[in-house]
Amino acid sequence: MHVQETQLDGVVVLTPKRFGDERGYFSEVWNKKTLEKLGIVADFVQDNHSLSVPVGTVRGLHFQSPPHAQDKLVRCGAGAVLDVAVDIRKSSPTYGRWVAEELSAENGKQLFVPKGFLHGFATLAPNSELLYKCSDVYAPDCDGAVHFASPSLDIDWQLDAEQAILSEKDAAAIDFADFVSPFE
Ligand SMILES: Cc1cn([C@H]2C[C@H](O)[C@@H](COP(=O)(O)OP(=O)(O)O[C@H]3O[C@@H](C)C(=O)[C@@H](O)[C@H]3O)O2)c(=O)[nH]c1=O
Repeated sequence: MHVQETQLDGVVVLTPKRFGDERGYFSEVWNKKTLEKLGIVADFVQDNHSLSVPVGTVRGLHFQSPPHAQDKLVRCGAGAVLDVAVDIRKSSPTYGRWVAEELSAENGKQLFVPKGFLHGFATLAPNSELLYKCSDVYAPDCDGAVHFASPSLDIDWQLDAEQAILSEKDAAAIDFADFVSPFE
């Protein structure tokens, strides 16, 4: 397992080892004990899988509020995405800052996004599939979204924001400047 810290405390890029042979490869994509040895303790209870057909699809920026906040372990099973985490811990010295990492089926990278962060991604290839583990179940009453192109976040999504393909919910999401974080 290759481990790369990011500029945001708690957000980590993980690259599990792949054992290649003439058939292809084998890889442990999640092993609770391996992560715990790295100090990543998360009690995953739900696995999600989304397919985004067009390039330039953006999903996010999303979070669930306490008591249903979620740690997420995100990877790309097909295609490629730019995966983004934004720090929304009010007491954090990096509040409002973001990190982005390209996750692809080819590079096998994963992003661990803890509670207290917004999460979203933009697809860089057609038919991109995102697979992620969550540490709490879906709780629609706690579900929230911030607009991905909020000017104060100034995230480089590597796309023309006006052409992004969004859900109605994400298109109507509030600007980060008007967002009150539920995370201390
Ligand atoms: C997130 C979620 C959605 N749904 C339903 C609600 C809705 O009818 C449909 C589509 O939901 P959404 O449009 O919110 O899906 P999507 O925009 O893909 O939402 C996801 O985005 C990424 C960035 C995340 O980080 C996830 O946690 C999640 O918020 O699926 C569930 O049943 N369970 C879930 O866990």
